[in-house]
Amino acid sequence: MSIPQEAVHSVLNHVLPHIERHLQCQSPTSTIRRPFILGLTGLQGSGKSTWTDALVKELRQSHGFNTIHLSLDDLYLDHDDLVQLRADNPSNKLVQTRGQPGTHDIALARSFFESLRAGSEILIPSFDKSKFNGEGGRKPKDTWYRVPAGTAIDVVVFEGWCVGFQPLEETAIRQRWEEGLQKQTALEYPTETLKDHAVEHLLDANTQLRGYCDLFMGPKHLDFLVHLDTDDLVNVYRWRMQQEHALRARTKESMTDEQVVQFVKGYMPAYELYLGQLRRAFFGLSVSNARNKGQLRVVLDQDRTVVDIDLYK
Ligand SMILES: Nc1ncnc2c1ncn2[C@@H]1O[C@H](COP(=O)(O)OP(=O)(O)OP(=O)(O)O)[C@@H](O)[C@H]1O
Repeated sequence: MSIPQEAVHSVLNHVLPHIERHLQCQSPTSTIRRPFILGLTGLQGSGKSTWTDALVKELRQSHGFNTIHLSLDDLYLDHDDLVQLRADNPSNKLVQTRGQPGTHDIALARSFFESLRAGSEILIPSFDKSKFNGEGGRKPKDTWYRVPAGTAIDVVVFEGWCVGFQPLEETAIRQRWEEGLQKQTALEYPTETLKDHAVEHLLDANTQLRGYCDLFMGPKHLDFLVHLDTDDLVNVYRWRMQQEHALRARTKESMTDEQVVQFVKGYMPAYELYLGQLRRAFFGLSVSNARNKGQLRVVLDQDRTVVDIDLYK
């Protein structure tokens, strides 16, 4: 499945002036330039990888930008550490599988983003979700993509499901959780799930998210953010089911609808807590040079067709 070219162009038309301005401000004589960091966030199964491929191809081929990409998924803890994390926290449902803030390797993230700034050799980590019966594990380091030291990278597309989420104050999390206790959970496609978790576990994930934002994922680190969103959160369940049904038709190995609901439900608490702020604005006025940064909300329908593109000003 590919993204229609006109949708890719519509998005890039908003991003390109920012990239050009950014690159003009970098010293032409220096081989060490800070690349433009284009964040791409989106709901589970919204098409982040597919959009990343399309954007990278267009940036390279039509605009000549030396572009690399990293997925937050490639920063997961290695398998042994994921196993240890869940063994150390048996009652915390949020860390029983990879996914939530806290299940990524902060040291690995730091070394990747530092290598971008330093102009040293860049090693792009790679995680194989199929290893260990689907629990996932890191690919051997000697298979990672390497960018030689001194290479001038123009653009990095950094994609991940919780890129763009920003931590909340503890009181806000407690309040949302308490409100959640009063809410009914829809049986088929639940979108009110906070009460399924201990508030301490939600707070732990929030603390982890704060660390991510401080280090590599917050507004000061990104230059532009594209957000793949939908007006109906139930579409996240539908998208994943479509994907699994297509997989079943091809390979006979896929999740059942019930497994899809359990899988997607694991991401719901973060959507419930953090999507509101992301939809209001990612780059707040507290960020220096916020006016040079930009945010787009790309609204998808249940077939992932783009129905709207909103530019935040
Ligand atoms: N615009 C689109 N129209 C229809 N199908 C699409 C579109 N974009 C992606 N898909 C299909 O949706 C599925 C999920 O896409 P993709 O893997 O890119 O999403 P993702 O957001 O990266 O997923 P995940 O959250 O699981 O990492 C794939 O089967 C892909 O082919």
